[in-house]
Amino acid sequence: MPEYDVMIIGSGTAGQTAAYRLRDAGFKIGLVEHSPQPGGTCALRGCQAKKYFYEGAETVARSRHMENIGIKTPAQGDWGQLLNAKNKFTQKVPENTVTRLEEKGIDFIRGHARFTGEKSLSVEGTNYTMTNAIVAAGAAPASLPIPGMELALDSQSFLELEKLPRRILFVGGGFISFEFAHFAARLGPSGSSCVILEAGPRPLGPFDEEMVALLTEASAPENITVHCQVEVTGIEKIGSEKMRVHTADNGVFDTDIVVHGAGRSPAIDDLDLENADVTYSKKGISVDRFMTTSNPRIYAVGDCADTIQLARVADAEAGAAAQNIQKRRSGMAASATVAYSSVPSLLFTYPQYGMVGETENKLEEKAISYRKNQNMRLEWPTYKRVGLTSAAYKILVGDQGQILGAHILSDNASGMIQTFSLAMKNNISVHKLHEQCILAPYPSRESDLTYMLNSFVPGN
Ligand SMILES: Cc1cc2nc3c(=O)[nH]c(=O)nc-3n(C[C@H](O)[C@H](O)[C@H](O)COP(=O)(O)OP(=O)(O)OC[C@H]3O[C@@H](n4cnc5c(N)ncnc54)[C@H](O)[C@@H]3O)c2cc1C
Ligand SMILES: NC(=O)c1ccc[n+]([C@@H]2O[C@H](COP(=O)([O-])OP(=O)(O)OC[C@H]3O[C@@H](n4cnc5c(N)ncnc54)[C@H](O)[C@@H]3O)[C@@H](O)[C@H]2O)c1
Repeated sequence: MPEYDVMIIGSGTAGQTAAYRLRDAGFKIGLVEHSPQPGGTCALRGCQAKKYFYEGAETVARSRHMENIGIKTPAQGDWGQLLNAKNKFTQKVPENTVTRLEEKGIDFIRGHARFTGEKSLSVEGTNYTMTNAIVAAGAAPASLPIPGMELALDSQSFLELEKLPRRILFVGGGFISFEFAHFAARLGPSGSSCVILEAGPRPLGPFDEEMVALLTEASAPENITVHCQVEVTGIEKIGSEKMRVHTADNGVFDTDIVVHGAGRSPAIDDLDLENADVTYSKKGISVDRFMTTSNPRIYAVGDCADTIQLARVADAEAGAAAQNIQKRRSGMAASATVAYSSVPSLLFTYPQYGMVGETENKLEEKAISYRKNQNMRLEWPTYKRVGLTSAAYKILVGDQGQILGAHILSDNASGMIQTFSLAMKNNISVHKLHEQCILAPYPSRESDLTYMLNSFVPGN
């Protein structure tokens, strides 16, 4: 029976990160992948793939905003060209993934992995034993009990469309729907419209309510309409090219395509986790802060763990699990953890919305006292120059000057929010951050951070 120090399930970003780290530390690694296209969600059908469309959409949006303030003819997107560019990148991913793993001396095992015991698993009839295992099986679109849901495209199929139709309806008002609607508004045929149907009282639940309201408002002129507290009861095909969506309040929405944007569930149903004594819930495999499952030899990382579904979180978790396995081999206690509270989230809309830390509602719920500085309609030269009328920020600071949360609606919010994330992770107070931001390259989005912090610092 083949034997490994560590068996890893999944060749996505989490599985690969763990495999490389542990191989470098001298472990014998088997990495199992059941998809004929190894490489995982981020590269093939997630962050990296969608970024091609984001870059196009941002260029179009920016040039449209600048029409009459220096740009004569706004840019026009070409979905087909962006699709080709994306495909050129994604086509190489599966082969490159396997080649790189094998060049490192990692055994790449094709097939579906299932646990057969606490220290064993089987792949297509072959049994393997291992000292440790890392489950990095990812997530898949949540299955929704809506009649006709099989007619909806998932995010992967959306990113493979040859061309965009004029009308798109998204079920769910989260990351995917907002980002894709913003791409379609800039890259779709003229007169395009997007409808987002959200079950909850508001879209983008984990983000700040007021900031989301502003993003929703900024989306309206792009023909992106959001309806909340909607229960989708059925989807049907009308003729060969149209779809009709029914809602519980007798609403009817006609559209060209329906897209699933209603969440992704951990892909753990067919792993036979019970055989390995690994506990889990609908939210994913239960892990402690060292990424250990209920079986101390088995770790879970990335989208299949009940933590946060983001690519770099997956990598950080994989890195922590790899370090803790090394410690275990040396007879030392686990110590590597992930600093979840300073993980930034970014919506690739235009403008982008970046946040880190708490929202104002959460602070109130937790009865944590805070001071805030906010401006919900920035009219700084930065934004006048690019014709952006919907830029905003909200900074939340605790009694000791510690940053509790930051929310930025802007172009390049990604860069700005990372500054706040670093400050939070390294316990840099608002005063120190203010001092450092004064020295940021000027004038830039980053040097504007000083203005966001001024009111927290006496004498400003
Ligand atoms: C459209 C979209 C856009 C996104 N954009 C962003 C973004 O901008 N920024 C960001 O941070 N995150 C983004 N994400 C999330 C990000 O892609 C994921 O958090 C990340 O890819 C998770 O990586 P992972 O390694 O955990 O899982 P995956 O990459 O999904 O890898 C899991 C692998 O395990 C394999 N597998 C599963 N079960 C088995 C089994 N039993 N046997 C063998 N193999 C198995 C699967 O085939 C898959 O290859 C996006 C996601 C989507 C869908
Ligand atoms: N920029 C990024 O970092 C990025 C981009 C895309 C995806 N992602 C990751 O992928 C995950 C999945 O994205 P997502 O957009 O599918 O999920 P999401 O969790 O962001 O949003 C899903 C939304 O759908 C709603 N919903 C659930 N069931 C519904 C129903 N039956 N009808 C109507 N609404 C319903 C939920 O209330 C929620 O608001 C995200 O949580 C995120 O972690 C990240």
